[in-house]
Amino acid sequence: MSVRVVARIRPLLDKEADKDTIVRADSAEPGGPHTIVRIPNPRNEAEDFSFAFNSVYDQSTTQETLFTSEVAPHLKSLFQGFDVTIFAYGVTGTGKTHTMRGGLKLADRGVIPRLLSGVFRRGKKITKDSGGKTTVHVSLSYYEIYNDKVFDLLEPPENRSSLGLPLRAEANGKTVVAGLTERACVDLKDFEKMYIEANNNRVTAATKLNAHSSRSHAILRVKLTQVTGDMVRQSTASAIDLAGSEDNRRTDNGKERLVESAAINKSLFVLSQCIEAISRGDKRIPYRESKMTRILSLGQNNGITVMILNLAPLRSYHLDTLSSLNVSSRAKRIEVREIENEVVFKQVPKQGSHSLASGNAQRQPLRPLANAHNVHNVNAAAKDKEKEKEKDPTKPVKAFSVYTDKVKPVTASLATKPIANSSQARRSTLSKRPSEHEPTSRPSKLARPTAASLVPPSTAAGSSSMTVSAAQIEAMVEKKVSEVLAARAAAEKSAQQPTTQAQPDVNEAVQKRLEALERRIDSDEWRDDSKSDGLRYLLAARQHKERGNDLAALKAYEMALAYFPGQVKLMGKVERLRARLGMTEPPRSPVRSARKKRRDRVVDSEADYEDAEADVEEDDESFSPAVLKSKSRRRKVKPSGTPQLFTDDEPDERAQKLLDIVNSRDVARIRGLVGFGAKKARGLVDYLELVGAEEDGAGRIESLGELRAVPGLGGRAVERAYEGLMVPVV
Ligand SMILES: Nc1ncnc2c1ncn2[C@@H]1O[C@H](COP(=O)(O)OP(=O)(O)OP(=O)(O)O)[C@@H](O)[C@H]1O
Repeated sequence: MSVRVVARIRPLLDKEADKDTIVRADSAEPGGPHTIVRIPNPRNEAEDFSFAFNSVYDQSTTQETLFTSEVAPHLKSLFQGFDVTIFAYGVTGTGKTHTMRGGLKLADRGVIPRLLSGVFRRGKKITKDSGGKTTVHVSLSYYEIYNDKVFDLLEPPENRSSLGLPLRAEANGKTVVAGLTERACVDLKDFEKMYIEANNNRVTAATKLNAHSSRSHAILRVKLTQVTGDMVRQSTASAIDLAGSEDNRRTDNGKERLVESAAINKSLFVLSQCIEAISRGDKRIPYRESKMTRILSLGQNNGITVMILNLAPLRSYHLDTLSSLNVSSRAKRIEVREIENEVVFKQVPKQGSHSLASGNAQRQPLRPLANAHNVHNVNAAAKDKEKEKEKDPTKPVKAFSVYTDKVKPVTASLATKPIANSSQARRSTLSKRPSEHEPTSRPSKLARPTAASLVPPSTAAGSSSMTVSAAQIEAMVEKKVSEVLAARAAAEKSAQQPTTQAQPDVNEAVQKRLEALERRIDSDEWRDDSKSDGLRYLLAARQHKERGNDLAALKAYEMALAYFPGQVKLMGKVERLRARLGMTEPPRSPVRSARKKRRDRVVDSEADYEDAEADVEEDDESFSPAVLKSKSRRRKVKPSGTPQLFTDDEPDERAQKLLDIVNSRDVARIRGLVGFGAKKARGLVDYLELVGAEEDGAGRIESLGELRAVPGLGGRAVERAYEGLMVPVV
């Protein structure tokens, strides 16, 4: 089943004029339901572009209608064990928060409060219909991704660690937030109180385009646990209000807003790249390039996904609207596996096992079900279905399998019934974890090891360091990093309070690796990574251009411009593309804007503005060869013990040798330079290829100053490579 993509066009606001309306909902056939969005071609207003969606809601659509048509039908699936994800996507000010959260009046309530209302209502009915045998338990977690950091919205801002919460990849490949609060929620009133408080913790600010603009992506997870007897089923509804993309030529954003905006735009750009890569069938999907895409895992998570594309009907949004229509119409092609979560059985806690209150209960359980979002054991389910099929090929395969620790299959009729829960449910499954104190306990079948990896429990602990694979070490390290970061966050939170939680032992190799990783987390290497973002945008722009998608190419070039402001060639491309797209009257052309900024730099002494410019200058300097030629902008680097490297003078013999190696574009030779690993070498060659393609094959680096400016390198790297070359210095 594909992602369901629906579009919603918001009504005009008070100050907006009817004559500026350019976006319309339409039907594929006369009298049919609206499934098409029409918008004029910016190059030729007489011609319309049409984008087809699963459904299109026009300006008159009420909150009630949208919920009843797009969300309510999935409540049943949620209770059947499917995970449901609903997310709002669109440009700033198009109505995402209105759609997801809505207003306080009953009629204005958005998808989220209505969803919770539906969950409680249905839960009560199930309990009643089962004569109390089935209980339904709801718990919430709510967090935001602000400037690519994850913050718990159920905790007050003063408890936040500036580092944010770490993400952790589970063994099954799913991404979860480590150390997130999960609160039980008993009824709608309880929810509303929690939700209103949490929303006050969310970062919003007034921008020129929206008086209450969300500056973060907000993710609400509603975990449903149904328990009947010893059977437990969990499923999760995720409601996501993404921040909106912003065209900063229209926002007049100051420094803080600009930083936020860059983070928002980057994550949305990565999302669009993911959508494009999935719809093209690429093997590599760039999920990992932003936290939002890692968490959203579009196309990776099972269950049901609905994307609500919010649109403003206005001409002033023309290009942005086209861009988001392009992205979302591709999202329709994303296939999602519609697989429900498996039922597991509670186990009576054994003597000596850990209770929830103990330290171990805080850890991520080994079993996939216990606390992950959108977690399914697809392989286990598939294998079981295969086995059943082998036994009797005529027998239809069950929709899902049920396991007990006694390996007692449960009848399909019992298993398919929705099952209730209690807050103890999770505790019970948690207590099933095999632990050091419980050597005879048996892992759940869901997580049962393969025969090859089976080790007698008594020897397992002692020999673990010998049997773990590289992937397992990776997982252990990542887990440990998450734990350390979570512990650090907790320590910051409780200020002076010392951390009492003991860290579990790890072997020496893992510990060393961990320390190296921690150093890396704090080091400047991340800055280098972020610099290469600009390069990614350029690459993406080129790909779009080659495919003839000028609009997407323009967007990508504009994004790149944020990393390389003042790059004359880049600005020229943006101008030409805008002209080709018929955007004769841009609100403020990037070239003019950049020129104005440069002029302003001289005349405008306003501190904020200067600060913002200074930040921009940093990146500016680190890319543009054109800019590097301007001596006034050049960073003065005087390496100790080496001649003045970054001058316009003729390169000395050693510098020339270094440049020859670099210009050879031979990854193996470049890797031989001191301080150049495979990643840096490949990045450099990619850059040269790209610049070469942009400049009709030239793309040579002529000086160490230019080399230093390559994204991902920097002065220190060049110095080290230079110093490491075995050429006698005259
Ligand atoms: N369907 C609608 N009916 C009435 N008003 C709406 C509707 N959609 C949006 N609005 C109004 O439009 C304005 C902008 O909406 P909203 O804040 O939800 O946008 P947004 O897409 O979440 O923006 P941002 O990305 O900046 O947070 C608000 O004043 C909101 O009340």
